Amino acid sequence: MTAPLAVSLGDPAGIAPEVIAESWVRRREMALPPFFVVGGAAVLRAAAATRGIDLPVASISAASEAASVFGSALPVLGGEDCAPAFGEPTIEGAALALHSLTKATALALSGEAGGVVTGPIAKSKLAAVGFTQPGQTEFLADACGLPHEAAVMMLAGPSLRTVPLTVHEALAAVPGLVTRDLIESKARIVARALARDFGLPSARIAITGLNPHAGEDGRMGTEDRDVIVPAIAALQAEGLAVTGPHPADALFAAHAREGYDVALCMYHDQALIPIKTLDFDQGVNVTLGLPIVRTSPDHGTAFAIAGKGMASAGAMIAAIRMAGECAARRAA
Ligand SMILES: NC(=O)c1ccc[n+]([C@@H]2O[C@H](COP(=O)([O-])OP(=O)(O)OC[C@H]3O[C@@H](n4cnc5c(N)ncnc54)[C@H](O)[C@@H]3O)[C@@H](O)[C@H]2O)c1
Ligand SMILES: N[C@H](C(=O)O)[C@H](O)COP(=O)(O)O
Repeated sequence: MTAPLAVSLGDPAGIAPEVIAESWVRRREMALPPFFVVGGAAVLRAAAATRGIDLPVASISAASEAASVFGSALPVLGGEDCAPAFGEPTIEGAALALHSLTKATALALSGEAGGVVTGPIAKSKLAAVGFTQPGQTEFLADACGLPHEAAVMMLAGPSLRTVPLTVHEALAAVPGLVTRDLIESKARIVARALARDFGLPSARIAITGLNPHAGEDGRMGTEDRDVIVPAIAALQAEGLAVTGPHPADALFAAHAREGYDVALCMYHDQALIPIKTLDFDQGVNVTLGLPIVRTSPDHGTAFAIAGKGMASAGAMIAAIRMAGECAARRAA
């Protein structure tokens, strides 16, 4: 039996607390593994109330206490909290979010938690309280003592899996960042992680081109021919099931998706638009290549709908379930 999952609260002014609360309410129906939240008991209760849920919360002082109370109450570790203010992010709330993320990650690293499921944060708001990374993926890389490139973002849903090669980068910077080294190292991490965490020992990786029509033999850009093609040849020579470069526009059609297990895309929106279009309510952001399991719902803080009973808990439920499955595979 794996240790309970640590869930970080996310920005308390966003939708994370309400979708966490609803995930706990639906724990049996959705067969979710035991989890606990770090901090924010009052916020969670208030968020649940906005959805008509009278949430029982059990205060715990160690992760090991979570499983025994999980059946009857949502376990919350630690007394850190803030005044509920849905839709109105505050410095106090950002500090709570950062504490929750930091502690949940530490518990996963120590093995007291089976993995970490992160609630969404607004990076710009957390920057004001000392969050220096571009995103939570890079925060986790730092916490694990790894270079940022070693923590690989994958978005996974029922319809497809995608990995952005470059992530939170300005579009103008992307062509210069698409290198053979980066493609080869990320593809290797993806192949290893899909085997270890997803039970896919020979994952088929489709690599996109950067330019329209994957460059059309150099007539519409040269990166596809000069950088991506040699990287693919090198990976194939190592025995990886890699194909491409595929023109990205047609790669996400239903018939094309049958031909691969994961698409390695050149930039953020090339990877995230298809999955958020097809699987928004069940999309999971999972970090590959870490010594710990980390997942997150694919959506953000959605401040505009927080506390209005409109947010779907589907992606949070999928993130908790996927973290449990990955942790169980690692423990087997
Ligand atoms: N994992 C994360 O921490 C994460 C992920 C994405 C975005 N963000 C952050 O969130 C903030 C807002 O980003 P954004 O507006 O681009 O994305 P968003 O996902 O917060 O919102 C996009 C749209 O989807 C809707 N939406 C989001 N989640 C929903 C849900 N569960 N149910 C129903 N509707 C939902 C929103 O109302 C909005 O219309 C930004 O600061 C961004 O950095 C964080
Ligand atoms: N790029 C992600 C998305 O749009 O869903 C997101 O910003 C989350 O990234 P982190 O998990 O690194 O915070």
